Amino acid sequence: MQAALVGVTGYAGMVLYQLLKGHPNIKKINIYDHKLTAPADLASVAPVFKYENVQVQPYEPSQIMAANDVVFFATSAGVTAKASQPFLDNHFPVIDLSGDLRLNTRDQYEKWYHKPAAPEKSLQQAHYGLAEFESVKGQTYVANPGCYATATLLGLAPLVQKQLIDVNSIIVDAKSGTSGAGKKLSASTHFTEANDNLQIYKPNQHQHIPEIVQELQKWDQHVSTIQFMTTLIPVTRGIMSTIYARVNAGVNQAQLEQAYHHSYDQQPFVHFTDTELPTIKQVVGTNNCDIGLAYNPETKIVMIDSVIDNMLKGAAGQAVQNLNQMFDYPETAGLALQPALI
Ligand SMILES: NC(=O)C1=CN([C@@H]2O[C@H](COP(=O)(O)OP(=O)(O)OC[C@H]3O[C@@H](n4cnc5c(N)ncnc54)[C@H](OP(=O)(O)O)[C@@H]3O)[C@@H](O)[C@H]2O)C=CC1
Ligand SMILES: CC(=O)N[C@@H](CCC(=O)OP(=O)(O)O)C(=O)O
Repeated sequence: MQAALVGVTGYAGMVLYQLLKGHPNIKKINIYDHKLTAPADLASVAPVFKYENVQVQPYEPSQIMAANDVVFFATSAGVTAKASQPFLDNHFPVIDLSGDLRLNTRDQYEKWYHKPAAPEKSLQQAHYGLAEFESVKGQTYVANPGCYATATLLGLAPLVQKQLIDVNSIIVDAKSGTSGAGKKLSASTHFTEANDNLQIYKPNQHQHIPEIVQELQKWDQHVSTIQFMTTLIPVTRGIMSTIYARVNAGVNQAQLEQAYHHSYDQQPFVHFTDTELPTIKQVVGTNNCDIGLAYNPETKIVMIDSVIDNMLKGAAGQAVQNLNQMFDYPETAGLALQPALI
């Protein structure tokens, strides 16, 4: 197949381009850039790829659809809200890494993203692609989940689906490396602020809150909201979502562990590590989500530690996993990755 990529100049787009180059079912990657008016060398738009002899084309939806079998958008919030319609109208396969079509209603998007939403019709045509629980086989528009949402939902799924916790007691303390903020410099991601520091940001205002709640409600309609905090930590890649919830009466540690084994033992990318609590470093460089737990029988609180690489399982890796589901390729195609270890 031929795959189109929009957003190669961004962090997620760069990582995605590297994954697509190693994908056994992709014969050619065609790159499109919104700033070009004529073809240009990739090195001129993304100097990190200076050794690649590849041309980038100006962004033009009709040409993308004529020359490709699928398009990936690794673009800033607000881009596909405007750009998705011609692809949807033509039932052309799209994998969208942004949050623009993840939420079901325009109101929710505008409230949390502070931008104009995609048309209602487009939101209804998009399919949320949390790969382990929402197969996108046969879908044409995939809204790839957010990074924090992925780590948090995978951490919570067995507990919520099997009704092991009080769903209105959920508290999430999530931490991310600076690459999650994208390539644009800001006061908080500036080296002097980010290094040797921890910064809580977007308290009770993070745009992944409605995304997580929307998905949890599919599993248990009693979920009303969650308490969710995000902290910027001085690492480049990685997310740790630390989740706390009160277990339901009569639930014990063995039942909690069994629920995770049941959900994930057959999954190639999600590993339940029991009471061994995973670290960010063990997943960075892979499409894995490692999950461990610690249950306190005194307080009846379970703590879940869910870690991912925000650029891979949280973005480009899950996008490739969704491509594999969409086109019926092996789930792990192009994703045989190893952690850096040190
Ligand atoms: N970084 C992460 O860990 C994760 C990111 N995401 C989401 O993925 C998307 C990309 O993220 P990230 O790579 O970090 O962001 P970056 O800011 O690093 O990159 C954004 C990309 O979008 C392009 N772009 C901006 N405006 C337009 C436009 N009008 N038309 C077409 N392309 C445009 C930029 O091109 P140029 O610079 O040339 O203008 C750049 O290639 C975002 O929506 C983000 O929220 C999702 C999960 C995790
Ligand atoms: C560290 C950091 O700033 N991370 C970003 C990650 C979210 C993101 O990528 O946004 P969407 O997936 O919703 O588009 C943030 O917290 O906003």
